[in-house]
Amino acid sequence: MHSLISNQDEKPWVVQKFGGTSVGKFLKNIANNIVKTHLENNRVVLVCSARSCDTKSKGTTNMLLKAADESLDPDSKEYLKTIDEIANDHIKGSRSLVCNAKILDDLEQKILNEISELKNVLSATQVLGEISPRSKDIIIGYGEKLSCRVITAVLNDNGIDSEYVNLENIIEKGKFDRCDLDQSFYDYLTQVISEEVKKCGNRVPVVTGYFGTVPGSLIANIGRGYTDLCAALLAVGLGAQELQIWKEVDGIFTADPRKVLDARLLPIITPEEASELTYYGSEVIHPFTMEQIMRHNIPIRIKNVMNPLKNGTIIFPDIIANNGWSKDTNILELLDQNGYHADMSRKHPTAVTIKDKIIVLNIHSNRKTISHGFFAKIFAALDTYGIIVDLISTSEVHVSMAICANILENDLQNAIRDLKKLGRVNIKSYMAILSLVGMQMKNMVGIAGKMFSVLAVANVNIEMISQGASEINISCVINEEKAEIALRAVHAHLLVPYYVN
Ligand SMILES: Nc1ncnc2c1ncn2[C@@H]1O[C@H](COP(=O)(O)OP(=O)(O)O)[C@@H](O)[C@H]1O
Ligand SMILES: N[C@@H](CC(=O)OP(=O)(O)O)C(=O)O
Repeated sequence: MHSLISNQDEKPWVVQKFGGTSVGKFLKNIANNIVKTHLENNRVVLVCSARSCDTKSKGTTNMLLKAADESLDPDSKEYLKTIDEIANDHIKGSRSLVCNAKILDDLEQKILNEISELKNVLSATQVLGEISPRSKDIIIGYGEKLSCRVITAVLNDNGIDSEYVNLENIIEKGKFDRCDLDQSFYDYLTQVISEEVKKCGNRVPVVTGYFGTVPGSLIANIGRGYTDLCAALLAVGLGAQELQIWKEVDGIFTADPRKVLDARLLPIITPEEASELTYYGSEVIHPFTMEQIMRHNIPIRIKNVMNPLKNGTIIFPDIIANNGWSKDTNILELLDQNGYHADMSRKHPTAVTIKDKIIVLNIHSNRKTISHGFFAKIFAALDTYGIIVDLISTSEVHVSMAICANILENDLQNAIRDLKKLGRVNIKSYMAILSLVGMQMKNMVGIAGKMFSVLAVANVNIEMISQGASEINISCVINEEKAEIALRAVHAHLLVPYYVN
């Protein structure tokens, strides 16, 4: 449960997570309009990602992954050029942001030290001619180390007494090498990360969202966006009043606001809904974040760095609402302002989302092979090639699966070869998953029928249908070229104005 503050003199913690593009573009604003304001009523800790001055795809983490690949060519020095680009970006950024000559000098020296260490790591991978998942983790960690060095200096330069906290060695060596990532690992991380942060005393800690080499690789087991998870673990460890995820969007909308112009901002949403939306294309927050936060009932607030005074979206565990938790009047006020009853009952779905770049794999069993092992063999084949199934729909002899097209062609072809031993296989590419999400949908008779009628009227053909066991998500697979038409049609007809409750 959310911990009570025993010492009344001590302000409650707020954990603020800033993504790569936010720290790349809005650092002065973050220091002066966000951190300073929150310091009036809270103890603040920042958890930050690697810098991206333009888009995430052109950001430091991607450049580091590119350099790592380039270092595998024994005859090329291309990786050194890529690293120099990263160095120049950080030095140039620092010079435009830090005024105090001493702070700037010190920062530049630290950046150059990190860069020379990174070059040593990559020259070692070039000699070895291979990169282990562990080395790849170490390489991407430089992104967060560099960005947090810059952020700490900018905060200090703007009169906020802050301290750099590097989590790269936070996991005790050898302790988890042979274990899977399970809750005991996350509990351990929660404890060691918060202990490390508390060492900063009254200074504002600036924590690297990178937390070291995790069992079986950070990229493979947690994936990009791991900084959200780090912030969640820290919020749990500190018993924070709130975890704030700062983005360049006002919060979570009823649909992607880039695609549906009249999408509405959702003032409040449950973690279950947020998880479904995130998994099915609205990538506002890393899905593992919700799981940790939900276990401890800490609210997450999504806010906009460009619009800090707006309330944003609160991801609010149902259980708090049901128990009438009243420690934070802001939350209850927010509920009131938006016409919410404490049980958050809604008479319509919450949001609609699209996940594109989907392939549908259809396997039609040749009746002779049908047996209890049919499904087991299908999943074994997919597991061998690391293929993740997003949706599945089955009959006794037919299985349709929607999988993400973002896999290696070789892996797909090998999986198809194995699956062909079980029956006829055909694939459909250029598909998309459309998902309608809402906590109250399990009580809405006829909602699936309405969704499919809306799609029929919009002339959208449905390839496959699936409803999750949680009953808060109805999904179907459609042609990718119809995805936006379908999204707008479902939004227009099923996402009725928000305050009708
Ligand atoms: N339902 C949704 N609500 C809000 N944003 C959404 C939704 N679905 C997709 N998005 C998109 O997710 C993006 C997340 O915000 P942004 O701050 O740009 O991400 P990041 O910091 O991860 O680069 C936005 O560009 C927005 O268009
Ligand atoms: N730098 C990492 C970690 C991260 O969390 O990024 P962001 O917060 O910008 O999504 C990545 O790009 O995956």
